[in-house]
Amino acid sequence: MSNTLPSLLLVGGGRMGSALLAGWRERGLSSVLVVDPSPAAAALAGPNVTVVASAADIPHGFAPGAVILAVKPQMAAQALPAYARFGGHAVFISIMAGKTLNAIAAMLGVKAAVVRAMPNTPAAVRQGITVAVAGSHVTPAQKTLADELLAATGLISWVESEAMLDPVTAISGGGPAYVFLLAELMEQAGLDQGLPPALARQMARQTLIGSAALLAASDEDAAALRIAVTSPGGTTERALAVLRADDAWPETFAKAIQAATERSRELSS
Ligand SMILES: NC(=O)C1=CN([C@@H]2O[C@H](COP(=O)(O)OP(=O)(O)OC[C@H]3O[C@@H](n4cnc5c(N)ncnc54)[C@H](OP(=O)(O)O)[C@@H]3O)[C@@H](O)[C@H]2O)C=CC1
Ligand SMILES: O=C(O)[C@@H]1CCC=N1
Repeated sequence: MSNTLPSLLLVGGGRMGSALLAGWRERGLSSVLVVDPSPAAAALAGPNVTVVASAADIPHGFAPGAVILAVKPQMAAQALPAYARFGGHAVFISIMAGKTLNAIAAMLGVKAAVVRAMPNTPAAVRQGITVAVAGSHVTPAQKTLADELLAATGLISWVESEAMLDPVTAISGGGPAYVFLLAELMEQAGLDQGLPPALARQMARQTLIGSAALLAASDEDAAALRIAVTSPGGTTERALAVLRADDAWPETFAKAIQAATERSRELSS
Protein backbone atom coordinates (compact mmCIF):
# COMPACT_ATOMS: atom_id res chain seq x y z
CA MET A 1 0.00 0.00 0.00
CA SER A 2 1.32 3.43 -0.83
CA ASN A 3 2.38 5.60 2.08
CA THR A 4 0.70 8.63 0.56
CA LEU A 5 -2.83 7.45 1.28
CA PRO A 6 -5.19 9.96 2.84
CA SER A 7 -6.68 9.35 6.29
CA LEU A 8 -9.42 6.77 6.50
CA LEU A 9 -12.61 6.72 8.53
CA LEU A 10 -13.91 3.25 9.38
CA VAL A 11 -17.51 3.25 10.59
CA GLY A 12 -18.04 -0.03 12.42
CA GLY A 13 -15.10 -1.97 13.80
CA GLY A 14 -16.86 -5.31 14.28
CA ARG A 15 -16.00 -8.64 12.70
CA MET A 16 -15.64 -7.41 9.13
CA GLY A 17 -14.44 -3.88 9.91
CA SER A 18 -11.70 -5.27 12.14
CA ALA A 19 -10.78 -7.86 9.48
CA LEU A 20 -10.25 -5.06 6.96
CA LEU A 21 -8.28 -3.08 9.51
CA ALA A 22 -6.06 -6.10 10.23
CA GLY A 23 -5.41 -6.47 6.51
CA TRP A 24 -4.53 -2.78 6.13
CA ARG A 25 -2.38 -2.91 9.25
CA GLU A 26 -0.37 -5.86 7.95
CA ARG A 27 0.17 -4.01 4.71
CA GLY A 28 1.22 -0.78 6.43
CA LEU A 29 -1.65 1.64 6.37
CA SER A 30 -2.09 5.36 6.64
CA SER A 31 -3.95 6.65 9.72
CA VAL A 32 -7.42 5.31 10.46
CA LEU A 33 -10.10 6.73 12.72
CA VAL A 34 -12.58 4.04 13.79
CA VAL A 35 -16.07 4.96 14.97
CA ASP A 36 -17.71 2.20 16.99
CA PRO A 37 -19.72 2.43 20.22
CA SER A 38 -18.94 -1.12 21.30
CA PRO A 39 -16.52 -1.36 24.28
CA ALA A 40 -14.76 -4.19 22.43
CA ALA A 41 -13.78 -1.80 19.64
CA ALA A 42 -11.39 0.07 21.95
CA ALA A 43 -8.99 -2.86 21.51
CA LEU A 44 -8.51 -1.88 17.86
CA ALA A 45 -6.59 1.24 18.88
CA GLY A 46 -2.86 1.19 18.19
CA PRO A 47 -0.21 2.89 16.09
CA ASN A 48 -2.03 4.95 13.45
CA VAL A 49 -5.43 3.73 14.67
CA THR A 50 -7.69 5.85 16.89
CA VAL A 51 -11.08 4.67 18.12
CA VAL A 52 -14.00 6.92 19.08
CA ALA A 53 -17.49 5.92 20.18
CA SER A 54 -19.60 8.10 17.92
CA ALA A 55 -19.55 10.46 14.96
CA ALA A 56 -19.86 13.35 17.44
CA ASP A 57 -16.36 12.49 18.76
CA ILE A 58 -14.63 12.90 15.38
CA PRO A 59 -12.03 15.67 15.76
CA HIS A 60 -12.99 18.96 14.16
CA GLY A 61 -11.29 19.38 10.80
CA PHE A 62 -10.77 15.65 10.21
CA ALA A 63 -11.02 15.16 6.45
CA PRO A 64 -10.85 11.49 5.43
CA GLY A 65 -10.17 10.50 1.84
CA ALA A 66 -12.35 7.43 2.26
CA VAL A 67 -15.16 6.52 4.63
CA ILE A 68 -15.63 2.77 4.94
CA LEU A 69 -19.15 1.86 6.00
CA ALA A 70 -19.00 -1.41 7.94
CA VAL A 71 -22.10 -1.29 10.11
CA LYS A 72 -24.97 -3.75 9.80
CA PRO A 73 -27.34 -2.92 6.94
CA GLN A 74 -30.14 -2.60 9.50
CA MET A 75 -28.15 0.24 11.21
CA ALA A 76 -27.56 2.20 8.02
CA ALA A 77 -30.47 4.64 8.19
CA GLN A 78 -29.53 5.57 11.74
CA ALA A 79 -25.75 5.68 11.33
CA LEU A 80 -25.01 7.04 7.86
CA PRO A 81 -26.47 10.58 7.81
CA ALA A 82 -23.83 11.73 10.33
CA TYR A 83 -21.17 11.18 7.63
CA ALA A 84 -22.87 13.08 4.81
CA ARG A 85 -20.62 16.05 5.66
CA PHE A 86 -17.59 14.20 4.30
CA GLY A 87 -19.24 13.84 0.89
CA GLY A 88 -17.46 16.88 -0.52
CA HIS A 89 -14.27 14.96 -1.23
CA ALA A 90 -14.38 11.51 0.39
CA VAL A 91 -15.32 8.31 -1.37
CA PHE A 92 -17.72 6.17 0.66
CA ILE A 93 -16.99 2.45 0.49
CA SER A 94 -19.92 0.41 1.74
CA ILE A 95 -19.47 -3.24 2.58
CA MET A 96 -23.03 -3.59 3.84
CA ALA A 97 -24.84 -6.64 2.51
CA GLY A 98 -27.69 -5.78 0.19
CA LYS A 99 -27.70 -2.00 0.50
CA THR A 100 -27.76 -0.54 -3.00
CA LEU A 101 -25.78 2.41 -4.32
CA ASN A 102 -29.03 4.38 -4.60
CA ALA A 103 -30.13 3.55 -1.07
CA ILE A 104 -26.73 4.56 0.34
CA ALA A 105 -26.67 7.80 -1.67
CA ALA A 106 -30.15 8.60 -0.37
CA MET A 107 -28.70 8.56 3.17
CA LEU A 108 -25.50 10.49 2.32
CA GLY A 109 -26.63 12.92 -0.37
CA VAL A 110 -27.51 12.10 -3.94
CA LYS A 111 -24.17 13.34 -5.26
CA ALA A 112 -22.12 11.22 -2.84
CA ALA A 113 -19.37 9.15 -4.43
CA VAL A 114 -20.21 5.59 -3.35
CA VAL A 115 -18.51 2.26 -3.96
CA ARG A 116 -20.46 -0.85 -3.01
CA ALA A 117 -18.11 -3.68 -2.15
CA MET A 118 -18.45 -7.19 -0.79
CA PRO A 119 -15.30 -8.48 0.96
CA ASN A 120 -15.02 -11.57 3.15
CA THR A 121 -13.37 -12.30 6.49
CA PRO A 122 -10.15 -13.88 5.11
CA ALA A 123 -9.32 -10.21 4.49
CA ALA A 124 -7.91 -10.35 8.02
CA VAL A 125 -5.02 -12.46 6.71
CA ARG A 126 -4.86 -10.78 3.30
CA GLN A 127 -6.49 -13.81 1.65
CA GLY A 128 -9.85 -12.19 1.06
CA ILE A 129 -11.74 -11.57 -2.14
CA THR A 130 -13.73 -8.43 -2.73
CA VAL A 131 -16.10 -7.71 -5.58
CA ALA A 132 -16.98 -4.05 -6.05
CA VAL A 133 -19.06 -1.72 -8.18
CA ALA A 134 -18.53 2.03 -8.43
CA GLY A 135 -21.41 4.52 -8.40
CA SER A 136 -21.70 7.19 -11.07
CA HIS A 137 -20.17 10.01 -8.96
CA VAL A 138 -16.96 8.13 -8.17
CA THR A 139 -13.98 9.80 -9.83
CA PRO A 140 -11.12 7.76 -11.36
CA ALA A 141 -8.87 8.87 -8.46
CA GLN A 142 -11.46 7.74 -5.89
CA LYS A 143 -11.83 4.40 -7.65
CA THR A 144 -8.05 3.99 -7.54
CA LEU A 145 -8.05 4.72 -3.80
CA ALA A 146 -10.91 2.24 -3.20
CA ASP A 147 -9.07 -0.35 -5.28
CA GLU A 148 -5.89 0.16 -3.26
CA LEU A 149 -7.71 -0.23 0.06
CA LEU A 150 -9.69 -3.30 -0.96
CA ALA A 151 -6.76 -4.94 -2.77
CA ALA A 152 -4.71 -4.59 0.41
CA THR A 153 -6.78 -7.38 1.93
CA GLY A 154 -6.67 -9.84 -0.97
CA LEU A 155 -8.04 -10.14 -4.50
CA ILE A 156 -10.37 -7.55 -5.95
CA SER A 157 -12.68 -7.67 -8.96
CA TRP A 158 -14.70 -4.74 -10.23
CA VAL A 159 -18.02 -5.34 -11.95
CA GLU A 160 -20.24 -3.01 -13.97
CA SER A 161 -23.56 -4.59 -12.99
CA GLU A 162 -24.64 -3.88 -9.43
CA ALA A 163 -27.11 -6.78 -9.57
CA MET A 164 -24.13 -9.15 -9.39
CA LEU A 165 -23.44 -8.04 -5.83
CA ASP A 166 -26.37 -10.09 -4.49
CA PRO A 167 -25.08 -13.51 -5.63
CA VAL A 168 -21.54 -12.36 -4.82
CA THR A 169 -22.68 -11.67 -1.25
CA ALA A 170 -24.18 -15.16 -1.10
CA ILE A 171 -21.13 -16.95 -2.51
CA SER A 172 -17.89 -15.22 -1.50
CA GLY A 173 -19.23 -12.86 1.19
CA GLY A 174 -20.77 -15.68 3.20
CA GLY A 175 -18.54 -18.40 1.74
CA PRO A 176 -16.14 -18.65 4.67
CA ALA A 177 -19.10 -19.65 6.86
CA TYR A 178 -19.87 -22.61 4.61
CA VAL A 179 -16.24 -23.71 4.72
CA PHE A 180 -16.14 -23.42 8.51
CA LEU A 181 -19.39 -25.40 8.70
CA LEU A 182 -17.68 -28.14 6.70
CA ALA A 183 -14.88 -28.17 9.28
CA GLU A 184 -17.46 -28.48 12.04
CA LEU A 185 -19.29 -31.31 10.27
CA MET A 186 -16.08 -33.22 9.56
CA GLU A 187 -15.05 -32.91 13.20
CA GLN A 188 -18.48 -34.13 14.36
CA ALA A 189 -18.37 -37.05 11.91
CA GLY A 190 -15.00 -38.02 13.37
CA LEU A 191 -16.47 -37.98 16.88
CA ASP A 192 -19.45 -40.01 15.69
CA GLN A 193 -17.01 -42.63 14.37
CA GLY A 194 -15.36 -42.84 17.80
CA LEU A 195 -12.21 -40.80 17.16
CA PRO A 196 -10.71 -38.89 20.11
CA PRO A 197 -11.96 -35.25 20.15
CA ALA A 198 -8.53 -33.66 19.77
CA LEU A 199 -7.71 -35.87 16.78
CA ALA A 200 -11.11 -35.30 15.14
CA ARG A 201 -10.60 -31.54 15.44
CA GLN A 202 -7.02 -31.59 14.19
CA MET A 203 -7.94 -33.75 11.19
CA ALA A 204 -10.88 -31.57 10.19
CA ARG A 205 -8.92 -28.32 10.45
CA GLN A 206 -5.75 -29.50 8.76
CA THR A 207 -7.65 -31.21 5.94
CA LEU A 208 -9.33 -27.90 5.08
CA ILE A 209 -6.14 -25.88 5.49
CA GLY A 210 -4.06 -28.35 3.48
CA SER A 211 -6.67 -28.70 0.73
CA ALA A 212 -6.92 -24.91 0.35
CA ALA A 213 -3.13 -24.66 0.18
CA LEU A 214 -3.01 -27.43 -2.44
CA LEU A 215 -5.70 -25.70 -4.51
CA ALA A 216 -3.71 -22.46 -4.29
CA ALA A 217 -0.43 -24.12 -5.27
CA SER A 218 -1.77 -26.37 -8.03
CA ASP A 219 -2.33 -25.63 -11.71
CA GLU A 220 -5.22 -28.09 -11.65
CA ASP A 221 -8.79 -27.06 -11.00
CA ALA A 222 -10.90 -28.26 -8.08
CA ALA A 223 -12.52 -31.08 -10.07
CA ALA A 224 -9.12 -32.54 -11.04
CA LEU A 225 -7.91 -32.36 -7.44
CA ARG A 226 -11.12 -34.11 -6.30
CA ILE A 227 -10.66 -36.85 -8.89
CA ALA A 228 -7.06 -37.32 -7.73
CA VAL A 229 -8.37 -38.31 -4.28
CA THR A 230 -11.06 -40.61 -5.60
CA SER A 231 -9.67 -44.07 -6.31
CA PRO A 232 -12.01 -46.14 -8.50
CA GLY A 233 -13.76 -48.63 -6.23
CA GLY A 234 -12.31 -46.99 -3.17
CA THR A 235 -13.61 -45.27 -0.05
CA THR A 236 -13.91 -41.67 -1.31
CA GLU A 237 -16.04 -42.82 -4.22
CA ARG A 238 -18.57 -44.22 -1.71
CA ALA A 239 -18.71 -40.95 0.21
CA LEU A 240 -19.03 -38.83 -2.93
CA ALA A 241 -21.90 -40.99 -4.19
CA VAL A 242 -23.80 -39.89 -1.08
CA LEU A 243 -22.73 -36.23 -1.17
CA ARG A 244 -23.22 -35.76 -4.92
CA ALA A 245 -26.65 -37.40 -5.15
CA ASP A 246 -29.06 -34.99 -6.86
CA ASP A 247 -30.96 -34.22 -3.68
CA ALA A 248 -27.80 -33.92 -1.56
CA TRP A 249 -25.05 -31.28 -1.87
CA PRO A 250 -25.72 -30.06 -5.44
CA GLU A 251 -29.38 -29.29 -4.74
CA THR A 252 -28.86 -28.16 -1.16
CA PHE A 253 -26.02 -25.84 -2.03
CA ALA A 254 -27.88 -24.26 -4.93
CA LYS A 255 -30.88 -23.68 -2.62
CA ALA A 256 -28.69 -22.17 0.07
CA ILE A 257 -27.09 -19.70 -2.36
CA GLN A 258 -30.50 -18.81 -3.76
CA ALA A 259 -31.80 -18.12 -0.23
CA ALA A 260 -28.83 -15.89 0.61
CA THR A 261 -29.08 -14.05 -2.72
CA GLU A 262 -32.76 -13.34 -2.03
CA ARG A 263 -31.92 -12.10 1.46
CA SER A 264 -29.35 -9.72 -0.01
CA ARG A 265 -32.05 -8.33 -2.32
CA GLU A 266 -34.43 -7.94 0.63
CA LEU A 267 -31.84 -5.81 2.45
CA SER A 268 -31.55 -3.42 -0.49
CA SER A 269 -33.41 -0.32 0.69
N1 LIG B 1 -19.03 -10.67 8.75
C1 LIG B 1 -18.81 -10.92 7.48
O1 LIG B 1 -18.29 -11.97 7.10
C2 LIG B 1 -19.13 -9.89 6.44
C3 LIG B 1 -19.88 -8.79 6.74
N2 LIG B 1 -20.15 -7.85 5.78
C4 LIG B 1 -20.93 -6.67 6.12
O2 LIG B 1 -20.15 -5.92 7.02
C5 LIG B 1 -21.00 -5.18 7.86
C6 LIG B 1 -20.59 -5.43 9.30
O3 LIG B 1 -20.81 -6.78 9.59
P1 LIG B 1 -20.07 -7.47 10.81
O4 LIG B 1 -18.70 -6.89 10.94
O5 LIG B 1 -20.24 -8.92 10.64
O6 LIG B 1 -20.98 -6.95 12.02
P2 LIG B 1 -20.55 -6.64 13.50
O7 LIG B 1 -21.82 -6.55 14.31
O8 LIG B 1 -19.49 -7.56 13.95
O9 LIG B 1 -19.90 -5.19 13.38
C7 LIG B 1 -20.64 -4.01 13.32
C8 LIG B 1 -20.03 -3.05 14.32
O10 LIG B 1 -20.64 -1.79 14.18
C9 LIG B 1 -20.90 -1.29 15.47
N3 LIG B 1 -21.92 -0.26 15.39
C10 LIG B 1 -23.24 -0.33 15.71
N4 LIG B 1 -23.81 0.88 15.51
C11 LIG B 1 -22.84 1.72 15.07
C12 LIG B 1 -22.81 3.08 14.70
N5 LIG B 1 -23.92 3.86 14.74
N6 LIG B 1 -21.65 3.63 14.32
C13 LIG B 1 -20.52 2.87 14.25
N7 LIG B 1 -20.49 1.57 14.59
C14 LIG B 1 -21.63 0.99 14.99
C15 LIG B 1 -21.32 -2.51 16.24
O11 LIG B 1 -21.28 -2.27 17.63
P3 LIG B 1 -22.32 -3.13 18.56
O12 LIG B 1 -21.89 -4.55 18.43
O13 LIG B 1 -22.13 -2.53 19.91
O14 LIG B 1 -23.68 -2.90 17.97
C16 LIG B 1 -20.27 -3.51 15.78
O15 LIG B 1 -19.08 -3.38 16.51
C17 LIG B 1 -22.42 -5.62 7.58
O16 LIG B 1 -23.08 -4.65 6.82
C18 LIG B 1 -22.26 -6.90 6.81
O17 LIG B 1 -23.30 -7.07 5.87
C19 LIG B 1 -19.65 -7.96 4.52
C20 LIG B 1 -18.89 -9.03 4.18
C21 LIG B 1 -18.62 -10.11 5.07
O1 LIG C 1 -24.28 -12.68 6.67
C1 LIG C 1 -24.24 -11.54 6.21
O2 LIG C 1 -25.28 -10.90 6.00
C2 LIG C 1 -22.92 -10.92 5.85
C3 LIG C 1 -22.78 -10.66 4.39
C4 LIG C 1 -21.83 -11.69 3.89
C5 LIG C 1 -21.27 -12.29 5.09
N1 LIG C 1 -21.84 -11.83 6.17
